[in-house]
Parts: sequence; structure tokens; C-alpha cells
Amino acid sequence: MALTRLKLTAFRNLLDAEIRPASGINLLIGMNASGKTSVLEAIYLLSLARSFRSKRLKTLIHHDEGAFTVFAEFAQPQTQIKTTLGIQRQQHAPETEILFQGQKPQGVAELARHFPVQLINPDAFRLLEGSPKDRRQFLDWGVFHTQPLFMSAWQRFQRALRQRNSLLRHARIDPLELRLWDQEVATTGELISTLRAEYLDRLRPIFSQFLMRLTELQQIDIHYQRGWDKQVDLSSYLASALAKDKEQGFTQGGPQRAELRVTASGRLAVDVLSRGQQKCVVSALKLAQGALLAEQTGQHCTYIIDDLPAELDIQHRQLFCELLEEQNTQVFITAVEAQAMQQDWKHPDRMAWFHVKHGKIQPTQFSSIS
Ligand SMILES: Nc1ncnc2c1ncn2[C@@H]1O[C@H](COP(=O)(O)OP(=O)(O)OP(=O)(O)O)[C@@H](O)[C@H]1O
Repeated sequence: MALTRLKLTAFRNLLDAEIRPASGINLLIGMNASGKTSVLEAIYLLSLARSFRSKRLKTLIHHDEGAFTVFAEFAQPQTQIKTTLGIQRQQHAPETEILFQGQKPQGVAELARHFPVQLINPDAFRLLEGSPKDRRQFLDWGVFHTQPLFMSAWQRFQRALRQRNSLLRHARIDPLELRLWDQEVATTGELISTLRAEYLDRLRPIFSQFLMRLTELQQIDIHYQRGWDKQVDLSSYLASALAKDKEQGFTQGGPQRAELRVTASGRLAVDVLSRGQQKCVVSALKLAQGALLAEQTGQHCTYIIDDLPAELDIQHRQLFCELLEEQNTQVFITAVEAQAMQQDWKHPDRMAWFHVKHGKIQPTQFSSIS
């Protein structure tokens, strides 16, 4: 799905703003604090019903207003099928109101499937330097979008794990009940783990190709650690770890502890790569996810890229832009300087420039803001 219209009301400093983006590259240029990241934040909200900056959506409401609204229209480029999505958060309402095609969606998964978004921002480094959870989220984005079995396995696993953990904290444990939850954790956990490993096997070669185009870096590897002892299946592992799990009061091993180790010549990438090199690795990983999604499902994801020029020299910037354009998908890029984003774009006809100034957005030409 491509975003064809975005209307923002009282969303951060954007009191009343509207854009009709191009189906290809969209450049949002503006000074610091003009509202560029807020536009990306609104687009991200359309996919996940949450922000990448704040835990509480109420903080996104303009300081002088009582509610924000994000309204969007989408079109499927091949079929021209049109959809609408509206999200409103009121200061005093108990929850966020979401209307997808005029109706309450079944869950956030429905929004994510409808409009997959990949974010590359200064926090994207977290993929390398952050916690294992950040890397599991990255991996699961891809598995969720390409493996129909994943979602229900994940929900069943989470429920069974919660039940098992609660049981572990009881003074007396009913062995029959424990066996029941162990079985459910083991069956769904093994499936999740297999789906993740298979996904990563498909992602690796695509990632390497992107990385080769972006940098001269070699020997970047991604190792998958499934979260429990390599030698045994999950069922046997749970049985062998029971005494320790009881002592700790929670299940210590399983897919909830999986980890991705990204290494450069055998050392952790975050310890040895420069910031620019790290940005290239993270960008190649995210581009690979989008390309694999398109290859497997025919669906394109939308890239939102905050401050693209940051950390990249002109050569790497141009290579990155070239790759983005080749993906034939919708992209939103913010930058402070228009000059830094002036490339030899191959399809200027599919591009749109927007000037963001004091919370207002104007479609514009490169020449008028450079
Ligand atoms: N709830 C809110 N109500 C009104 N203004 C807000 C709210 N939250 C943030 N702002 C302000 O909105 C402005 C735009 O912030 P935003 O992060 O979108 O800017 P930006 O153009 O991405 O800037 P930079 O280039 O510095 O990253 C800032 O001045 C910020 O303080």
C-alpha cells in the first residue's frame, strides 16, 4: 500500500497539515524543530498504532489542544484498491480510537499487514548496540510479514509462557498443569524458532548483496542463537531446567531469549565498526527485509528515514539513495539541508519535495529551497 494523502490535526507542532505524497521518494526538508520527524512519527503510527519516540500517545497531542487526529488514504499501486485509516487520541479518553475502512480493526496486526513500515533513524543503531530484544523485534518483523504461521504461534507461546511463569511462582505446582503448559511452550516455541532460523537463512544473502553495494566491508556475519541449549529440543530443555526455573520464578531459556549476533571478522560489529559503517550495516539489514518481503509476498514496505545524511559521507549517501530508488517503493526522507539530498535521482518524475516550516508543510521544488 502506498500512502496517497496524510492529514494531521494538532499532531505535535503540526496544527493543521496535509500532504499528498508521491509513490516513490518523498523528501521533507526543513530547519531543526520545524516538524519533519513528527511527520514520520505520524506515518509510523499508521502501521503500528504507536510512536517511535514516546511511550504515551497523549504526548503527541499539540500542547494547546485536546486531541490529535491522523487521517490517511492509501492506494495499492497495481490494483488501485483504496483504503482509509483514521487515528485519534483525546486527552481525556481512556483509549486511542482507530478506524480502518470506517471500522474498528481487529488488532494492530491488521494495520501492520496493511501498511508495513521500516524505520531508519538515529536510534536504528540500537539494532547493533541495544538489547537482544531490539534484535528479536527486527527479526520478528520479517517473520511476521512473511510467515502466516508466526502470529498465532507467537500469541499461543506468549500465553503459555505467562501461565508457566505464574505456575513456577506457586509454592505447590500441579504436575499435570505444568506438563500441559510445558507442552504448549515447547511446541509453539520450536515452531517460532524454526520460522526465525528459516527467515534468517533467506535474509542473509540479500543482506550481503546490499552491504556489498553500500560499503567495502567484508566478513559481516549474522549468527542466530535460539535461546536455549543447542544440544536438546525445547521440551527436554524445559524439563532439565525446571529446578532452576522454580528457583528464579520464571522460564530462563526459550525463544523469548533468542539473540542475533552481528559480527565483523568475528568481533561484535558494535565494538569495531565506525558510526558510518554501523549505519550502512543497519540500512543494509532493513533494505534486505523490504526486498525479501517484496520477493515473498509481492508487498512493498514504506521506508521512513529520519535525517538520512547523518553519519554518512557523500559517497555512501549517494549509494544509499541509489539503492532506495531501486526498491521501487514509497520512501519518506527528512533532511535539514536540501543540498545534501540533491542526487542524480533516476526518476525525478516519481519524486516529491516538501518544505516543512514552523509546523506547516508546502509541496515545493528543490530549486526553491536550496
Ligand atoms: N505535543 C507537542 N505540542 C506542540 N509542539 C510539540 C509537541 N511535541 C513536540 N513539539 C515541538 O515540535 C517541534 C518539531 O519537532 P520535530 O522533532 O518534528 O522537529 P524536526 O523538524 O524533526 O527537528 P530536527 O531537525 O531538530 O530533528 C519541536 O519544536 C518540538 O519541541
